[in-house]
Amino acid sequence: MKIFKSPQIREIDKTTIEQEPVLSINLMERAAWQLHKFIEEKFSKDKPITIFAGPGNNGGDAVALARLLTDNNYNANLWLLKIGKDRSADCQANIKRLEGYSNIQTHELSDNDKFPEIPANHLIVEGIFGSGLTRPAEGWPAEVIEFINTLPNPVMSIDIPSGLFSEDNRQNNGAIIKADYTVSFEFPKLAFVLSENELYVGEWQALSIGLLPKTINDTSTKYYYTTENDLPLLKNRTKFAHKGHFGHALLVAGSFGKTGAAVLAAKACIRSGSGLLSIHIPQFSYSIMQSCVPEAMLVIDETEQIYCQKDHLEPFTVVGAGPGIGQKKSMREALHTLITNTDAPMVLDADALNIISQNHELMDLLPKGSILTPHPKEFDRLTKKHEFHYERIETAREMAEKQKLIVVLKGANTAVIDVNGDVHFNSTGNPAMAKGGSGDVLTGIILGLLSSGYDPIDAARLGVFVHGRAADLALQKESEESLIATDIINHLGLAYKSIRELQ
Ligand SMILES: NC(=O)C1=CN([C@@H]2O[C@H](COP(=O)(O)OP(=O)(O)OC[C@H]3O[C@@H](n4cnc5c(N)ncnc54)[C@H](O)[C@@H]3O)[C@@H](O)[C@H]2O)[C@@H](O)CC1
Ligand SMILES: Nc1ncnc2c1ncn2[C@@H]1O[C@H](COP(=O)(O)OP(=O)(O)O)[C@@H](O)[C@H]1O
Ligand SMILES: [K+]
Repeated sequence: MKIFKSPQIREIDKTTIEQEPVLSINLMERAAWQLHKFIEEKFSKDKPITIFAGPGNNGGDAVALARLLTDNNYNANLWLLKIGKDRSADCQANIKRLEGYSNIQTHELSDNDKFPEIPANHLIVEGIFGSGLTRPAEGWPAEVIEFINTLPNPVMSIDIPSGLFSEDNRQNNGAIIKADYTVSFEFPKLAFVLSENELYVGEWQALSIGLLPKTINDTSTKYYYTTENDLPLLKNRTKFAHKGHFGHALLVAGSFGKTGAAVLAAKACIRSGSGLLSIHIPQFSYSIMQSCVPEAMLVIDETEQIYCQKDHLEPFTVVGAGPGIGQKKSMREALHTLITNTDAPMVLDADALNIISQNHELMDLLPKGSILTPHPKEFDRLTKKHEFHYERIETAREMAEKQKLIVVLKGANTAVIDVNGDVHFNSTGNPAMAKGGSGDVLTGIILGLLSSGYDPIDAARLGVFVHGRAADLALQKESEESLIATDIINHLGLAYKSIRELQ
């Protein structure tokens, strides 16, 4: 699914209006209809609803919604906010359509008025500002926003929380609605998938209002939201397939005290399609690895506790390195040699990334198409400190394009950034994954997919999706507290199956 910037959405609206053709007020009616359906699915008819409508088309959606709700026997209270001189034509037309609706309680609210008392059992729906926000919300509109934010009521925002810009909020010091639900149209906004906006956006959905598919296709973007409909196809094995068809992965992972990272990454790798897996381990962990991952072969280092011996890379088709390797000096040198001698795309995580951040020349030596999987702190170590995820994504895009690397910026809505700068935000996963070990599992999954023949970008996008899907499936049995990285591995089979069933 594409994520567009506001001016692009306005263009797509305009083209739909001209070419479908559909009157703009009817497009607004479709939007209001979707909002109404969302409310109907979530709240029963005895839920009273207080609606705030601003001056633009966001307000128009709100007014139209009040009418549809009333038609469907909801009890709607509508507050028309007096902001600026005029209301948009479609907003005015919808206010006019309320004539004769004696059962909608409609009130005007302006600067000098006292704020209304809103009983705690009401749902508040706010359509104060939408994507037409031109500057941070200040003055009286900001007071209305702050007033709503002080109330205990659940709040649903139309299209976007009022006061929030659709993309870049770095300079936004105005008031912003803290919504519980945000119901947007056709596409999510970039702001929804950025961690700094979590407090405002709440649970969001993007519902279709029938914008023209051809126009959507023809409009290019750098941002995508990956749902199960947008995934690369899973490969099927042929009848006479043998293990040699699915690559031989080398995994460099683990050190004294961090063998678990190697076990997790290795298990995830062999559960993600790799034909053969060899794990390069320090001597002490020989029996641990042999018993925990009997399917894998072991390359045993001459050193007791860490990785520091050069690998003979001939047999390996892909190389993954980093989980739990530590950062000792001799280890750094071994990693340097590994990177210098590897031609195929690598998967690099955790300590491998920390070592690269201290030895920046390694960056230029990485094979093109390699996949880096930093969490935000690791990424900031590699680059610079970022206050906003918006900015971090931009830096990651520059890095991916310049170095021809794939950057997997982990977190909720992990961003997978392609060598051309395209950003694919992931839609699966949950906060129960915020625990040590989850990242090691992801490294293994991506390595396994890469080994079995997927292009690096497909391996990364699919890997991130399946990792989150497996955790979502595991959470059906576990709780946010109890879910552990091993549960993610144990649900990989079901996760792959659930994707294959839809393809
Ligand atoms: N495809 C879509 O996404 C559709 C969008 N529609 C709705 O249309 C909205 C966009 O409508 P508009 O372009 O009219 O914009 P808005 O409704 O967001 O508001 C624009 C109005 O607010 C004023 N304003 C902006 N920032 C302000 C500030 N900080 N302080 C005071 N006043 C401010 C502007 O001067 C203008 O009068 C969307 O958010 C959505 O709700 C739907 O009606 C139909 C289809
Ligand atoms: N709140 C969250 N929602 C969705 N996914 C999450 C969340 N927190 C963490 N994750 C996922 O869990 C993994 C954690 O990786 P990482 O931070 O490297 O942890 P570790 O190295 O301890 O395993 C990442 O894939 C990340 O996307
Ligand atoms: K809004």
